[in-house]
Amino acid sequence: MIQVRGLTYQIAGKLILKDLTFQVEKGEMLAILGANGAGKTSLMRCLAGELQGQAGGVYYRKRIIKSYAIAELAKFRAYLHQQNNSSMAFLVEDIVRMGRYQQRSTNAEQEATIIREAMEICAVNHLASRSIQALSGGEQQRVHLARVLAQIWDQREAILLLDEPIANMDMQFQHQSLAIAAALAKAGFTVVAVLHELNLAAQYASRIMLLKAGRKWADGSPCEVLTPTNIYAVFGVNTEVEISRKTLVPQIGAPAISLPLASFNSFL
Ligand SMILES: Nc1ncnc2c1ncn2[C@@H]1O[C@H](COP(=O)(O)OP(=O)(O)OP(=O)(O)O)[C@@H](O)[C@H]1O
Repeated sequence: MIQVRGLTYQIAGKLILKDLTFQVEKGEMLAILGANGAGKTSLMRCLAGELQGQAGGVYYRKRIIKSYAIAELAKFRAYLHQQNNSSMAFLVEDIVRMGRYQQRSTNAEQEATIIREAMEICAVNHLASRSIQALSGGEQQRVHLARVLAQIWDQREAILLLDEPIANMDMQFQHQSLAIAAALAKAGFTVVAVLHELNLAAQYASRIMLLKAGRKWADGSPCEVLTPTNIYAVFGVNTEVEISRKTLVPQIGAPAISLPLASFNSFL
């Protein structure tokens, strides 16, 4: 569904993504993990067609992404940005409806059902007539997730790109949102999500890619990728990893962190 071939992206003379090649198949949920500044958002923006690399490219259904018109792309590719602007006092329902802007049908009843279902699944239906600005950070994030789900809710083989979709959410909604993403992948969507929570990625993603300084460091199943060696190489922390006997999913223990004590001289 998505093919990335030799993608290289640089900005302001700095190489951000280096010769990335991979593909994501329909039905997969790929989690992209890496340290701050590794290039995850830049990669997502390339995957979404917002940024073009200087070499290589991104292909959807074997067609280079830049050959798609925006309206055509919006029909089957939804992208939740890392940060969503809530500087205007729109109502929650209007924000979710904005997801339908490019492809709303003339069937008003069907459109209303899509908006309602997207709000229900993200548990924001009770907030429908509230201003987005009057919501908590996690609630706002659920509203924006509902907006991108509404965009492709009537598609069967859409691409869903989620950049840190659960960063502000509480534990229940983190799990619920990733369970929705995993269920959509199982139903035929192609899902790519940038995450920082290794254990949640292990639990919900079918595949994990580690990025290190713009390069692909590891790519495979959660068990193959989330090893202490890879985690140390990418995040610089020592962890213990156990494979759960119940779920066969790797569980990453809390890392042992040593503080740079010399910097705390005035406190010690
Ligand atoms: N417009 C820009 N001009 C210069 N450098 C940029 C620009 N955009 C991004 N970068 C740099 O590119 C690198 C990768 O940024 P990116 O946002 O892709 O990282 P990330 O892996 O998503 O990080 P995080 O986990 O902190 O969100 C960073 O070092 C960042 O400072």
